[in-house]
This record gives sequence, structure tokens and C-alpha cells, in this order.
Amino acid sequence: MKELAVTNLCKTYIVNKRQNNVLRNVNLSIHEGEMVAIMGPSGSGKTTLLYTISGMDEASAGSVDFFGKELFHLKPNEMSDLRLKEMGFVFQQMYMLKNLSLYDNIILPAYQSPEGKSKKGRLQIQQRAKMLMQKLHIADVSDNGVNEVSGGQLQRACIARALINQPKIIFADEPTGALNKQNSIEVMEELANINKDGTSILLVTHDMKVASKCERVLYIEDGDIKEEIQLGKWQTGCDGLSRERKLNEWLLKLGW
Ligand SMILES: Nc1ncnc2c1ncn2[C@@H]1O[C@H](COP(=O)(O)OP(=O)(O)OP(=O)(O)O)[C@@H](O)[C@H]1O
Repeated sequence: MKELAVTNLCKTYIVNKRQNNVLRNVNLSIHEGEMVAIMGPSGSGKTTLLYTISGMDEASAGSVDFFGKELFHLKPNEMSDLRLKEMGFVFQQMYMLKNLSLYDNIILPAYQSPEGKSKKGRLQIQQRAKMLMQKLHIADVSDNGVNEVSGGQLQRACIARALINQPKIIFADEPTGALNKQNSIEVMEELANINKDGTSILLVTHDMKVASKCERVLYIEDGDIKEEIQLGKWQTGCDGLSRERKLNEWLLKLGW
């Protein structure tokens, strides 16, 4: 089975001639179809890890085998191609274009891919966008502008946009960080559904409720993965409270 395998990943920032070793020989793997959360104290390197694994930020050392491709050996155009087609991104600061409708924001990444160059391809993209908007319950606001929808609707549009090119994996940084409790629950349910359909998900969160929906949780501290816990696949109707309790006990032991 293919996987995303990270080996001895290091990231060092140098600010004012001072070296900050933010990631120190991180090793981890995400299997195809897995949904994994990264938790850890503030400043432990969670976001840096997500950015470095996804090639958005340059690593100082180490390697990332992206489902069979050595990420850091790719040429810049191969890297941007791979990121466009095989990775989806959901961030807390939702990078949506304010002068476009939700629908146009969603189809934009696909129109930039080779599929978007032909009329037939564009039709397929439009169909996929409509299907995704229906699935994520935002079809009725598809023509609204980014400022004319709720935070939850906007975040679901971000998820639709991340999915438009049918990526292998979604990287999500605090996907529910800006949402209220109800919207947060809904967005997590959507992510769990997407994962059920086969897309791998790697997300960073401070929220135990969010992490408890994941199959596995990694704990990062001082730039290294210290521990991990297996919670098993989330299923509708499974005992959410007992998963949360298990996660809570584990985090308390780790001094979180
Ligand atoms: N672009 C940058 N330049 C210099 N230092 C940086 C940069 N980005 C992050 N850092 C430093 O790297 C360390 C890890 O930051 P990172 O954002 O990865 O942590 P985090 O675990 O995601 O934190 P939080 O939970 O607070 O979001 C911090 O000490 C931060 O100051």
C-alpha cells in the first residue's frame, strides 16, 4: 500500500543570526485513506510540519516520499503540478478571492489544471463543482460572494475547492479554528465523509473534539513526534464521548 512517508525531516529558521531548529528529525507516515491529526503545544512546530511536508515551505534536511514520488527531488514546475493535482489545502485564513462567487472560487484551481484547458474538461469540472457543493450543503449559496455567506459555509466552500482536483490528500491547518461549535461539528463531519470516500487527511488542531474524529493522533513537542494514539476509523453513530475521553487521558499524561 502506498503512503506518504516522512524521513528525518528537519527545518531550521535563522532569525537575527539565531538558529531555531523547529523540526528535528521528524519521522512519520500517513497511509492511503487515513485521517490523522497533529496536536501539540503552541510553537511545537505543527504548522511548520504541515507546510514542509506539503512542499509549501522548504525543508532544511530529510525526505518526503509522496505516495511513490520523492517530493524534494521534483523540479519547481513538477512540484507545483503535483500540489495542484494531488494535494488539497484547507487553512484557517481562508484564501478565497473576495470578488468571485463561491462557485467561481471552487472551480478556479481546476481551470488552472490541464483538465481545464479543454471544453470537455471544463464541463467535467463544472459537474464536479456542483456535486461537491451539494454534498457540502452549499449549493443554495453558490452564487453568493465570499462576504455573503456564514463562516461555516465559507469553510465548506474551502473544502470543496480543496477537493475539486480530486487530490490524494488534504492538508488542513486548524480547519475549524474560526468556527463556532455547531459549524465546527458540521465541518468535521464533512471531512470524515470525504475521508470515507478515500481521500487521506492530515490536519493540525488544538481541539480535542476535532482530533477525536481522526483515526490516529500524533503528538509533537519541541519539533519531534513524541507519541501517537490509534483511535480507529470514525463511524457515524460510534461512541464519540469515549474516544474523547481516551484522547483526553492520553493528552493529560503527555502534559498537554
Ligand atoms: N517564517 C518563520 N520564520 C521564523 N520562525 C518561524 C517561522 N514560522 C514559524 N517560526 C517559528 O517556528 C516555531 C514553530 O512554529 P509553528 O507555527 O510551526 O508552531 P505551531 O505548533 O503550529 O504553533 P501554534 O499552535 O501556536 O500555531 C515557532 O518558534 C515560530 O516562532
